[in-house]
Amino acid sequence: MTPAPRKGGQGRRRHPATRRPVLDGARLTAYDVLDAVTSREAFANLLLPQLLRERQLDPRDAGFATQLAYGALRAQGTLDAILTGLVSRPLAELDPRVLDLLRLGAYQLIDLRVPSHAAVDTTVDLTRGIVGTGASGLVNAVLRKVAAGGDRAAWLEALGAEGDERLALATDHPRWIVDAWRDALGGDDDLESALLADFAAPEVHLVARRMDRGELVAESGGEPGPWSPYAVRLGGGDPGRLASVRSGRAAVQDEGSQLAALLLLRAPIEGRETAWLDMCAGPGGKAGLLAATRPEGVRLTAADRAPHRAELVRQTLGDEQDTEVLAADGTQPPWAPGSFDRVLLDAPCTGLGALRRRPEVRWRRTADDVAPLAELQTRLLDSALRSARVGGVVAYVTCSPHTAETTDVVERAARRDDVEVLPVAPLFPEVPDIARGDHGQLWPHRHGTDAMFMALLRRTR
Ligand SMILES: C[S@@+](CC[C@H](N)C(=O)[O-])C[C@H]1O[C@@H](n2cnc3c(N)ncnc32)[C@H](O)[C@@H]1O
Repeated sequence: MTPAPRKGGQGRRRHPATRRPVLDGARLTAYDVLDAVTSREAFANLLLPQLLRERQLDPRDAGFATQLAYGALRAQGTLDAILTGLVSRPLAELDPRVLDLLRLGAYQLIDLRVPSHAAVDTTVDLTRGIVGTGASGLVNAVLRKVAAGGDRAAWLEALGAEGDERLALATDHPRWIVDAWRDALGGDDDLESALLADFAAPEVHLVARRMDRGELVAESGGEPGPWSPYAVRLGGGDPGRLASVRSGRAAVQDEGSQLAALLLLRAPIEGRETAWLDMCAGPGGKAGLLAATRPEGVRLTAADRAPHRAELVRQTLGDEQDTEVLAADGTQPPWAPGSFDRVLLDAPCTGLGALRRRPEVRWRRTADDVAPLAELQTRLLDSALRSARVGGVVAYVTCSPHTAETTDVVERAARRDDVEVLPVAPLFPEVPDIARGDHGQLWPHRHGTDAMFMALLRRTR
């Protein structure tokens, strides 16, 4: 005879406090991304795809996990402004895991309008499973207050922020970036559009490096990019599945980065050319395009200070003939002055031009990061100009529109008596609104690319 099941469930009953709840896959994955960003400075755009692959979430859950992780990271400033008024201690004194859980729950309430019982209960379950029962009471109480305050618009009203403060909270940027964007745009005209463009998930752009672009369009199902003759824009899907990407004939590369490499290619120059330099080349995106498009007989030297980045360039360049990869500091180069006809300086920078794909960077970077980078950029540009021969050109590029990293650096270099600045816009007649004075500036809201800055300088003597 089979024993009757015990009343109240099977087997030994466990105390509810020690029971590990079944955690929601999408929300747990989003939490794990927030936690890795907070505790070990992980990059969400690198970690999330890896977690989605490992955990094999179905497409709906993967989409929700992405929306949650990216959204909560991006909205951190607004979420923290709300939470600050609801928690009795300074947020910095909370267990960082609890703070991330509060952000995750609050984001669902104010931006996604997830029904409050679902947002609160699932976050409380997560808290119990991750931190313990003790913390779940606090999370429950605070999130109920967030829910009672309404959506983001209602919360912005309640916070009473005005002017730039409100713009910053409404568009999920720290104040100093709002100021920097206004400065770079030269006014308020499309400041809000520029800031809002950092909300959009960027399209994936491919570069047809060693193949015909039409072939890549056919293989990927994408559309030809509007500006770079090598670009294909993908509506969706995983580019890693494409045979041409796996073989290195094509690669993922923002169309703005392609234009930066094209600037070097298109720069007018006199005399025979034999040698080009990519001075800060890692991981090799632009070097890969330069190697594939340079005229025959031109040797490409690609350098990066970090040996592991130089190794990535080696992998990118693969079996390209007449290339050389060096682990070298561009400020103290091993090559002789005047060695190169064309020099690309894609300088290390704050990366503020790629906020769409790196949602956490706006909160990780601070205004204090800019000055040391500008100082390094100035030294690198000086060295790049010394590396170019008389009549040769230097393309100075940053993935940041910040004035201190862009026009200010070029202005300092242009004070040298052996340098002239060349206008960029005439080299890109097909790209509207690219001119920033003599220089070039791409913007997500205008061009659908990262906010790349480009300047061109010539050694005159
Ligand atoms: C913006 S990234 C370059 C991206 C690259 N051009 C591409 O398209 O893939 C800047 C690079 O500069 C390198 N770097 C930083 N300081 C440097 C220095 N003093 N000399 C040479 N490279 C440096 C960094 O390691 C980093 O790989």
